[in-house]
Amino acid sequence: MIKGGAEWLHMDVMDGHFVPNITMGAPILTCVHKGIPDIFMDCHMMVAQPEKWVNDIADAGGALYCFHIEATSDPLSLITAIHARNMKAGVAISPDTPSNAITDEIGEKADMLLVMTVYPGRGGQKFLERCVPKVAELRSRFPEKDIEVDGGVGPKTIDVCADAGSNVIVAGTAIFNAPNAEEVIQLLKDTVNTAQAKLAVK
Ligand SMILES: O=C(CO)[C@H](O)[C@H](O)COP(=O)(O)O
Repeated sequence: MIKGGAEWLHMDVMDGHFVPNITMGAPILTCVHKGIPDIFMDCHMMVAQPEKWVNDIADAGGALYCFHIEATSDPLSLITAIHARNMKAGVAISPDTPSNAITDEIGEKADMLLVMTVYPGRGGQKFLERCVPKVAELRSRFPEKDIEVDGGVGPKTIDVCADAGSNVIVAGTAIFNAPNAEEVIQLLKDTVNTAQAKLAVK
């Protein structure tokens, strides 16, 4: 994942809700944190009850706790709980969730907004371009927030994401399958940085 020039590590945390039979949680994060203590762990909580795991993820070294708005009835209290554990709070929307599910109050209180460009669960899916207008809509309401895109993002799809205003990019397949991963990472970073510079002068 790329945010400006800094390196983040996007960790998918799952309880079997979004993808049956796949679980991955705090014990794995703890191991990663031990191995690379300085990495910023952005934890994407693809779980049914995001309220349940805030303490576990904070104890495991999570730096950002991103929950799905579809999975909670009280996003504002959840953001308060995440901040109380000194983590940044992210709010994710799945492809079928409109961007106005993130109200002005929620968006202002969150640190990052995540627009999923695939259905949550698996890497290697096709990028859903119909989700991109949601990035632009959120960017117009929240000019200062981090806006992340996740799913099918790579050299062929980065332009529309960056032009819409996304500044945090999750890329799995595009990097892991590339003959030269560093080149792809650099291209993604350069595209985002160029688009952000253009948006800043508008
Ligand atoms: O959260 C995810 C799916 O839920 C993955 O992080 C995401 O899809 C990245 O993988 P790829 O770049 O291969 O699409």
